Parts: sequence; structure tokens; C-alpha cells
Amino acid sequence: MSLGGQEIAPALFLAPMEGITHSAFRRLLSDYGGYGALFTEMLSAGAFLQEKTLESPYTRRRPCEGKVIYQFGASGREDLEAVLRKVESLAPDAVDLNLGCPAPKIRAHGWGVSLAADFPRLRTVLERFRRAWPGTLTVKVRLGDDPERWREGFLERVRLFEDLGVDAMTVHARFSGEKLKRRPRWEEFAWIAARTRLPVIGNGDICAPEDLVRHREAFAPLAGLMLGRIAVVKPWIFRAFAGLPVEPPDHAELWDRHYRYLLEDMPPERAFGRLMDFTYYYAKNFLFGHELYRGVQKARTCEEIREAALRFLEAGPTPNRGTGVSFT
Ligand SMILES: Cc1cc2nc3c(=O)[nH]c(=O)nc-3n(C[C@H](O)[C@H](O)[C@H](O)COP(=O)(O)O)c2cc1C
Repeated sequence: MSLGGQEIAPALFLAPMEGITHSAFRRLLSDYGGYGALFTEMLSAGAFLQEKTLESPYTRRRPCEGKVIYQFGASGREDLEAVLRKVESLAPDAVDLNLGCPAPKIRAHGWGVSLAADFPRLRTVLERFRRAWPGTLTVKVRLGDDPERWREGFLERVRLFEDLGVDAMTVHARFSGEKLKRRPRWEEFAWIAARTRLPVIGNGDICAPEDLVRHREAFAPLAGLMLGRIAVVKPWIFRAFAGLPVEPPDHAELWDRHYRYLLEDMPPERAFGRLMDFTYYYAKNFLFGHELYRGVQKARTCEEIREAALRFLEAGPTPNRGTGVSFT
């Protein structure tokens, strides 16, 4: 797909995921490839100004990562002009504004869906982004707040994105009040894509290439696809979507490589929670994966997490067969 004049091929994106899509995880994905671009986790626009961005484990990028899109959470109270000047030193392939996160702490900051719902503030923030950032600008949205009456408000925002020169839009096909366990509304992609000239990237529970075949009509109008949790469970999954050969992974080796990458990038006290988060998803590869996760939950140090994880993974655990993974 063309994103702000640059070609993203394949049109496959790693979703921004707080606690997960730091540079060490992006490095792990780059060992497998198959994607077109990787999103950072959401970066607080305010905190970004204090960050040593070329060294920070969240904002630094390695050449092996390929195209990286920096996502920001912003309310408009920040010095956005300074943020966007500063991000230039990282040479982002695009900058993305988070308009879809519904978590209470994010709403309380006035970011995510709170910004999306406040039309005048949204306009001002986007105008400032567009003026201060000459490169590719994207947004990530949900469908809206009210499942009964969302279409008009959604289109009003799409017109705003078009008028202000946003280059593409990711649609996570759920409403603000819907948890990630709820079935996403893929059937809305076609309705949305038919009403905008912006490239639409579809997101939400896209777990296997077979999904695209089984739901061809839903996915055909999309310019690109974004994968989130499934890429944590199977960091090699983009290869399958890109039609590249997929080797069965050595799970213990993969888990340990991610551990090493993480501890190269950040001190153990920061790596600890991130190892937990990664292992929670990685455990879904196995029939008795809850035992893996339960084992690491007892750990008090990164080294103990490693011991527990490798004990499970080196014992040849039974894989979850088929596409296997369900987030519902
Ligand atoms: C642990 C976690 C952290 C997330 N953090 C972010 C974030 O920082 N920014 C964002 O726009 N969405 C965030 N999301 C939402 C994902 O980007 C994505 O929209 C959602 O997981 C649905 O896609 P999936 O079914 O492929 O996982 C997060 C989701 C998860 C599970």
C-alpha cells in the first residue's frame, strides 16, 4: 500500500501495544520479517520531551526493525510542536495519533477516545500535528462510543482527517466500551472504506491468513492489516500472512532470545513486567499454557521468570494445534 507516498510492502503492520512493542520486541520480530511496518507502543507526548529518545528502550530503533511508526497519546496540553521537532531525530516512517484507547487512565489524561470524542479539541490537536510534522501522519481509531448511533460522528471525523491531511487511518473495529474479548465488527470495514479516500488499515482479532479467505468480503476493501496480540503469541506470524515459508520455532530459544534482547535494553526492574506480559501471550501457543504463566507469576526476579519459563518450554509442551489461539 502507499502510505503518504511511501510504499509499505507487505501492507502488514504490528499494532502499538503498551508494555510490549518496545524496541526489544520489535528486534525479535525483525528476526522473522514478513511485516511492512512496526508501531511503537503509545508514547506520552509530554513524557517524550524528557526522554533520551536515541537511548530509551521504547523510542530507540535499530536498522533491523525496518519501518517504524511512532504513536503518541496527546491531549493538546503538551508542547506538541516541540514533541514533533524532537521526533524528527528518530526519522519516523510515520507519526500516529492514538484516538482509540479507552482505558480509564488514558481517558483521564484526555488522550485516546477522550480526544476522539471532543471534536473541537481533536481538530486543534490534529491541526497542530499536521503543521508541525511534515511527514506521514496516521490515526488509529475505534468505531465510536454508541453502537446504535455512531456512523454520523464517525464520518464527521473521517472528513476532518481528510481535510487536515491525515495520510491513513487504522480502524480497530470495536466500540469504546467493548473489551478486547468481544468479537470485532469486521463487517464494518467495507462500509468505512467505501466512504473515504484514505487508505484504511483494519485491526481486531485478525489471527490467521485463513481469516482473510473466510471473510474475503470484509477484508478486500482494506489497504492494509494490523496484527496485535497474535504477533506476541507468534512473533513469526507475519511470514504466514506474507506467504513466506514458516519454520516451526524452537520455543525455548525464541523465548530466551526475547529475554536477552529485553535485558540488553533495560534494567531488570523494568524488564520484569514486560517479560510477564510477553509470557502471558506466548503461553497461548500451548495446550497447558496456563501452567507456563502460573509458573512465571510466582517469580520475583527476571532470572526466576527465565528459570520457570525455560523449565516449561524445554520440556516439550504440547502445542495448541490449528490456528489455535483464541482471545475470546
Ligand atoms: C497489551 C496491549 C496494549 C495495547 N496498547 C495500545 C497502545 O499503546 N496504543 C494503541 O493504539 N492500542 C493499543 N492496544 C490495542 C491494540 O493496538 C489493538 O488495537 C488491539 O489489541 C486489537 O488488535 P488484536 O486483536 O490484533 O490484538 C493495546 C492492546 C493490548 C492487548
